Amino acid sequence: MQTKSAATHPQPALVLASGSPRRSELLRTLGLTFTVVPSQADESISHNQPPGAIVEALAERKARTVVPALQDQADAANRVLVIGADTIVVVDGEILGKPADRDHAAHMLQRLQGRTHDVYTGLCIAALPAGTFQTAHSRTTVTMRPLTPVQIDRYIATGEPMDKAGAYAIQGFGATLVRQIEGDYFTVVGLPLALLSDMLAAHDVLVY
Ligand SMILES: Cc1cn([C@H]2C[C@H](O)[C@@H](COP(=O)(O)OP(=O)(O)OP(=O)(O)O)O2)c(=O)[nH]c1=O
Repeated sequence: MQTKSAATHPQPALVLASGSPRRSELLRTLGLTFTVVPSQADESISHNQPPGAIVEALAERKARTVVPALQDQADAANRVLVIGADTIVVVDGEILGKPADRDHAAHMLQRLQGRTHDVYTGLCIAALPAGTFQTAHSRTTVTMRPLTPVQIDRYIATGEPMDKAGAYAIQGFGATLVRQIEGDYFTVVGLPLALLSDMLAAHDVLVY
């Protein structure tokens, strides 16, 4: 399937600057053609910014790391849009990224169980050859069921938490941990599709 464009302009090539299989799968659900160039960006953060600003900065950093490899291929007739994304979990002002190990995952899930937290996903679209960077973010509020230490251990034993912000995956076994969500589900999985489609539309890429 081809990228759809509103006008007579040549269609921009889409590049997803992410190694996350979830993000690829979600972008595929929009029926768009794209290539994947995983970003090697440093994901360290300064905690003294609001969470929305943090995820936008990280999404932009991810997009920026793949831009140099693509810059030479882009010109007015061959536009390229690079998509970067980043997801964090925030509970009581504390930022939870991906757990370093199983103990860290257990600590995160202990913090999250029985209460409400926010999931923030930032998006960045880098447009080439223009060299512009547009960022935005989306927030979804998730309430987790109370969990016993045994339930947490059993969930961690599935292996699912290890590469997920906040040490759970709402799209997997982690669905059983969640009592309620308020906001966009896809923000939690790591790629807010409604926000992304708006950002792509601003570059003449229409999903349908
Ligand atoms: C809370 C939650 C997070 N996640 C995932 C989304 C992200 O992939 C991951 C957070 O890590 P990120 O650093 O946002 O992304 P990543 O390292 O997986 O991929 P890349 O940097 O290459 O784009 O957590 C889920 O899949 N389900 C969930 O329910």
